[in-house]
This record gives sequence, structure tokens and C-alpha cells, in this order.
Amino acid sequence: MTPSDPDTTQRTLISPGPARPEEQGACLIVIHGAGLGQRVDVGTCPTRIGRDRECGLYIAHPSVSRRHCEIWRAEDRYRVRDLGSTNATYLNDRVVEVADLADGDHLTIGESIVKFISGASVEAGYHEEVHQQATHDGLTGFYNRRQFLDVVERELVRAARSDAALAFAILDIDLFKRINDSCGHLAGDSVLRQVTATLRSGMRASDVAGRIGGEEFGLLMPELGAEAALAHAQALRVAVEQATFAVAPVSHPVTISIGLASFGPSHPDRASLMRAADLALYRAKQAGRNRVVVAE
Ligand SMILES: Nc1nc2c(ncn2[C@@H]2O[C@H](COP(=O)(O)OP(=O)(O)OP(=O)(O)O)[C@@H](O)[C@H]2O)c(=O)[nH]1
Repeated sequence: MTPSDPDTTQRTLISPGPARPEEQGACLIVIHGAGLGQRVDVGTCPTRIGRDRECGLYIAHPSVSRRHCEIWRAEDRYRVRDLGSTNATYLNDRVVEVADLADGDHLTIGESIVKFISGASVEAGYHEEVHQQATHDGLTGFYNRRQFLDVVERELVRAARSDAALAFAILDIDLFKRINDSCGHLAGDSVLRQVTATLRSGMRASDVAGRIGGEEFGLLMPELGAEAALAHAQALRVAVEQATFAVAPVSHPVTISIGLASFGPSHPDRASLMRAADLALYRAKQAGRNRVVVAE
């Protein structure tokens, strides 16, 4: 028995648990097969499940039709409708065209199984936590690399379809090794948190950020043309330059370098866009750091 172990078991008052209002909605979670762990919320707007990247729940597997089925909220219940899929939609092992959904139902979509969980379920909170941990970086709260790359891929498809502008940047903390070496790794971690908090407060609601390396971050800027993206990146760089970062026992000046590239004919896919931003970042470092360089 450890010193903190009580001699007797403490009584627990069983309560109904945290109040979860009905309006909290429902979610779908892939619990088996391709797309495992993916989670999406469902609302009155139909959530489509399919192999098309624009589906709300995108499952990249040949057994899943491009537009396989959809789930939506109709007044006080949730419903599923098959969209003429090749392999049919199964609700708890029964083929369905249209059907009501109940908390805990299983939908078989090709070789994947998707669980429907109503917002009132305690299990939804558990899955939310697991999903958060699987998709976000614990230190900074940004998307982790895998999730970020996935979001970038989807946003590129969306931008290409709607012919919208989109910019991509890689941001890297300058001479970060020095901070670690002089102040210790924990202080380095604290700087990482403070820098990302500064970036977050300067980001637009539609910007998407991910931690793609140790002290390197990706930033996707939907709807921003080259000029606006440059101004935005400069503003983020200046915000970090002007912020004060507490790194015991002294406060350290911290700067970032940014490589920026625009989605378009010169950089038509994720790989070329990231390569261009990375090369521009390298040039920013070579040119003396604390600057934004735009890819050719
Ligand atoms: N504290 C801390 N350090 C990290 C983490 N991830 C990576 N690092 C450190 O980040 C440092 C990156 O160093 P370098 O790649 O040499 O780059 P730099 O010192 O920032 O120099 P430039 O990029 O050229 O400006 C290394 O010392 C890594 O150990 C982390 O999660 N926490």
C-alpha cells in the first residue's frame, strides 16, 4: 500500500454525469477498417460518407462508393440513406435504403464499420478525447503531422474544384537549438507553446496549422492570394518578433522564418507546394532568418 492509499474505499455518489444537452448533436466514428479512428459530427446538413475526398466522412477504400450514404438530423431523430452504393449500406447487418439511427448503431460501409453515437452518450466524450489525442500535437495543440497533411490534401481538392486561391507556409523557429542548449529542454518546450499561442492569436479562423517537425509548423491559408498571404505571413512573423517570451531566468528574443508558396499551376499538388515552401524557408534561413521568402 502506498502512503496515499486510504484504508477504506471512498464512497462515490453516483450522479447522472455531466449534463449533455440534446442539441450537442451526434457523431460518426470509424471503428473498423479503412479510416479507423476518424470522427465527424452530424447535424441537420447531411453528412456524406464515401470515397470522394469531399465527403464529410471520407473513407479511402475501393469497397466504399464515392458517395456511399448520408446521415442527417430530421427534427428529433437521425437518419441514414444509401446513395445507390455498389456494396449497399448495412445498418446492424441489415441492408437499408433509408432508416432511423439509434445510439450505438453500426453502419457497414464497404469493409469499414462506422458507429453512430448520439451526443447524449458518455461514450461520445470518450471518443472525442481519443480523437483529439490522435489528431493533435500534445505540446502545441496544433494538428499533428499526419492529420495536418490529410487536411491539406482535402483543402487542395476543394480549392481546385472551386478555383479558389490557397497559400501554404512553413514556419520555423530560428536558432531554437540555442534556447534548448542555454536554457534546457523544458524551457524550449515552453517557448514552443508560447510561440504557437502567439501564432494562434494572429491566425484567421479559416487558417489551419499543424506541427510538421520539432520546431517547424505548416500553415494552410485558404482563400488567400499571393499578396494577401505574404502580408498575413509577415504579420505573424512580426507578432512573434515583438512578443516577449518568458524563458527562466531571462526572457529570450525569439524570431521565426517563413517559406511561402501559392497553390496553382507552378505548385499543383501537396508535394510540390510543400517542397516549394520548404525551399523558400531554406532561402529565408540562408538570407539571415527572421524573414518571409516567397517561392518562385
Ligand atoms: N525543447 C524541445 N526541443 C525540440 C523539440 N523538437 C525538436 N527540438 C529541438 O529543436 C532543435 C532544432 O535545431 P536545428 O534544426 O539545428 O535548428 P535551429 O537551431 O532552430 O536553427 P535554424 O533552424 O537554422 O534557425 C534541436 O535542438 C531539437 O532537439 C521539442 O519538442 N522540444
